[in-house]
Amino acid sequence: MDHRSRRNMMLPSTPTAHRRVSSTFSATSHDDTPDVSVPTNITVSVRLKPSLGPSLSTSWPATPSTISVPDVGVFSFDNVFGPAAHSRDVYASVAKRVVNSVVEGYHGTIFAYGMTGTGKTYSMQGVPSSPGIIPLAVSEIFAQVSFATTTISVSYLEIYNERVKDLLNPTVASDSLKLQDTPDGLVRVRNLRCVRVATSQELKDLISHGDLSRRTEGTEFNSVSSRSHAVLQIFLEKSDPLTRATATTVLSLCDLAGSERAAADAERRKEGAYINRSLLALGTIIARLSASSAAAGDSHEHIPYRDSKLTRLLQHSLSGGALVSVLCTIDTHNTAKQALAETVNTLRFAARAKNVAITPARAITAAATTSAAANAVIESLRLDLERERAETEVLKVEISDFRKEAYDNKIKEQQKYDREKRELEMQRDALKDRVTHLTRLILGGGPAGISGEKRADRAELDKYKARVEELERKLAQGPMAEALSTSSSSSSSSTDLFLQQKLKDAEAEIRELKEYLADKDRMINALKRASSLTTRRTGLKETTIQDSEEEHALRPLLGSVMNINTENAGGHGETESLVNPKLRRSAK
Ligand SMILES: Nc1ncnc2c1ncn2[C@@H]1O[C@H](COP(=O)(O)OP(=O)(O)OP(=O)(O)O)[C@@H](O)[C@H]1O
Repeated sequence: MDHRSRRNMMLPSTPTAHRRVSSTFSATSHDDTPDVSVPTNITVSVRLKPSLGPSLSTSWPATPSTISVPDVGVFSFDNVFGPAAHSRDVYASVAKRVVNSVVEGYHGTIFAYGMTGTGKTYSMQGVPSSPGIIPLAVSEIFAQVSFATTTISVSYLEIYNERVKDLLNPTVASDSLKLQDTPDGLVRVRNLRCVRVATSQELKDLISHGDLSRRTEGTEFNSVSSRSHAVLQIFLEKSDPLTRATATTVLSLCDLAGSERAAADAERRKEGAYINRSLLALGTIIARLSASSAAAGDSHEHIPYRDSKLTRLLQHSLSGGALVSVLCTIDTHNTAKQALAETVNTLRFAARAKNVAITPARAITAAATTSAAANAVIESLRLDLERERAETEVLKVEISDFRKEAYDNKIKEQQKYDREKRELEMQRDALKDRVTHLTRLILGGGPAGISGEKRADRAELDKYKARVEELERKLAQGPMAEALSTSSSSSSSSTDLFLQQKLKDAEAEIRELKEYLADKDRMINALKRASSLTTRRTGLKETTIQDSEEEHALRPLLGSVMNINTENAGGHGETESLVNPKLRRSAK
């Protein structure tokens, strides 16, 4: 059973002939997402207070959308809740759509209007066993918003005797709390404390804390009558993850002070005067807006929002900036003449409010622009991606060309190196042949008449030595050195492995040549020493060799070598042992 059928069962069902008061009433959609393209009436609901004790009943017949007042007429509303209606059902019909719209990006305002003691605070706040619109809205908001993109903050004020009091910061001077327009078209209170909250419980605790500062007094109809208008505002600041733009929507929940005609107490009379003044201003504005809507909208008509702080604060909502839902509470059990008149006044106010047509604009256009912005960002990212893909292709080709060029260069270097190596090997072989030849000459010629040849041989040996050194230098600085550096930087490629192998071969070759040169040095030194020994042993006159010291050393060389070889018939004399084994092999 839905809440409407349940309400129906609880309402008196005495059908009578009625005069429809709200003739321009149009059914309001209960979809959660409002259609902003067409004007929508303010949602108006009436809640009948149950009898809390033995009392007379006015027996005003009611249906889920009408209430009939004898001799007055039938009032038609979006919802009429019978005395047994549950607060959750009231919330579902009165508040849920507005709350959802605030989450969706609209401003929303819900206010309770009615005579004192008729159940405004009960409907807005409820009791622990039956929470009212405010706690249910808080839970709904926290269940729906995405905390990745939304922050929630709250302010809570009351307007008492036309002065604003900050219920979350009660000590702040009322004079400093001024109403002012904001660039986004809202009216906000300067210096009002606005507290950021992270959980629904945190927000509910703040409200409870603020309620302690609310002005209540005992009145004829309510022992704890709220003598002020209480306005709780919940701000949802949404940030767009793509554009990082922020926009704020606000849900205003107003528990208005109770209207009453007269009070015996002077203080109550003064309060009542202020309350009535602001409610009168609200009623006047509603009447003007209603008439304006009936006349298809006269935007030039002056609407006196500034006549009271309440209407000034609600200006943005009442002028079409928010989805508005009004809950009017009545007590049909209060049969006092004055109370009945007040109840009819409440119904008339509600009927006028029902006629007000508004076209709330989405406060957060970001939701709409977000998709456009998102599309633009996506398109730009797509183009970037395409550009980068094209650049990557170019780079791939360049890298491939570079690799090919590097490979070609390596091959060329390798070929050059191979050529030089071959040349070097040929020179080395020639040098070996030449050294072998010289050695043979030195070992096989007689002492006389060969000094000139030996000098030439020695000079030739020196020349070869210089040439080999030069080749060594070239090998160390040339292609091999380059090959060394390139191979170490990319040792993984097969080309590099090949070059490394070649490099190793070249290094081995150089080592061999160095050893060979060292042998040459050792051999020459040995020959020098042998020559000096022979000179001492044969007693040859030094005058026969008068040229250079070199000549002096070479002249006895042959004799000494011959002597040594003669003495060591096995051919293992000092000179022989100092000759490079390779050389020895080639000499054989
Ligand atoms: N629907 C209801 N069901 C049960 N009790 C109710 C209902 N409506 C009101 N009451 C009770 O009636 C009393 C007065 O209600 P409430 O304080 O909400 O009136 P009010 O309209 O806010 O009055 P005021 O304008 O003087 O502050 C409270 O004790 C409240 O619990």
